[in-house]
Amino acid sequence: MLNILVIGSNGQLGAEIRSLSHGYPFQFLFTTRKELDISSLENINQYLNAKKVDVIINCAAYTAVDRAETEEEQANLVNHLAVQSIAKAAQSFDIKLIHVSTDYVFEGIAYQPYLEDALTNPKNIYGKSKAAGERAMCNINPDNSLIIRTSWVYSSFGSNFVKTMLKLGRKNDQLKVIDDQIGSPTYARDLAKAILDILPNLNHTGVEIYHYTNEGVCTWYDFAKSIMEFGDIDCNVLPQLTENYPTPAKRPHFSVMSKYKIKEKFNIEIPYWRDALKECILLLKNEDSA
Ligand SMILES: NC(=O)C1=CN([C@@H]2O[C@H](COP(=O)(O)OP(=O)(O)OC[C@H]3O[C@@H](n4cnc5c(N)ncnc54)[C@H](OP(=O)(O)O)[C@@H]3O)[C@@H](O)[C@H]2O)C=CC1
Ligand SMILES: Cc1cn([C@H]2C[C@H](O)[C@@H](COP(=O)(O)OP(=O)(O)O[C@H]3O[C@@H](C)C(=O)[C@@H](O)[C@H]3O)O2)c(=O)[nH]c1=O
Repeated sequence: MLNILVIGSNGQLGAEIRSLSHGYPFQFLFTTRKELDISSLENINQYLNAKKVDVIINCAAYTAVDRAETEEEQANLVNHLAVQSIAKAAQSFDIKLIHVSTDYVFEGIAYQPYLEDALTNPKNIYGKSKAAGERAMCNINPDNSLIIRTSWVYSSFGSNFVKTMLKLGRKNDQLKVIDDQIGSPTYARDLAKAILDILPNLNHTGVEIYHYTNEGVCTWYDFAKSIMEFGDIDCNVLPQLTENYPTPAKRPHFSVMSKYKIKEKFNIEIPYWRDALKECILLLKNEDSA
């Protein structure tokens, strides 16, 4: 039976993997920052010396996009240097590594979905730190390893845009939301399932990059409108230009990513973003009324 170590298991993706784990014939080890702080190679090596691990799924990251603009060192430590350490450890212990990255590695000036080998050129510190993590992992190149880029992730666990909009929508009559940044939302549960479904089938040398988001595209404004619709919230969402909604970090205007590679290689079907969103909000409503 495969022994799978899920690092960062208190985050959105990590928590979804944990909640799906019972349906899979694998042995799981889940660590939070308390059990395994990835900011030191020594911690990682010590942990891997003590446990038998076949696959690492790295769900840990520094994800505070605006805060990263003033905490560059911290973002770089977790999203770049720690990934380098995990990749080195994966190579020396002969472990498959599944690492997760982001659409924010792209500049966002494309006019068609980004392919996996498209040039990266991040606009903000978070994106730069994630791109540096990707490069470090590719340089070390542990066998049977994946980088899965995803985008606009939400879940019933943790904090995210969906929960923020539900909260703000219940408190305000109207909200201004950016309508000139285009991307694809991703329900962390769908991504978690895809990762668990494909991991027994990894059989290649070095690192491969794949993209996974829910199907379809939208703006943050469209996303917010759908959140109000499925949340039964009477809040007027007003479209807003990026230039009229200043934030510390710049974000790409277009970060839609092509998913044909992962669909064809692993023969998976990906849910449409509105169907996935409806499912997550239904779960949140049931939790509220429980
Ligand atoms: N959220 C999003 O919209 C998107 C996320 N991604 C990527 O997907 C992956 C999963 O993201 P998501 O689940 O949303 O992230 P979350 O922010 O929900 O969770 C990240 C987890 O990483 C943990 N962590 C941070 N630093 C360390 C450390 N030094 N050692 C151990 N654990 C640490 C955090 O622990 P603690 O709670 O203690 O801080 C937290 O539990 C990440 O790689 C992210 O970059 C990609 C695209 C979109
Ligand atoms: C709260 C709010 C945000 N916005 C805008 C700001 C921003 O452009 C967009 C999303 O804002 P957020 O700060 O919630 O999301 P952000 O932190 O940019 O989300 C990103 O997180 C990282 C981790 C990723 O990897 C990305 O894929 C992406 O999901 O919505 C509004 O227009 N109105 C609002 O009321």
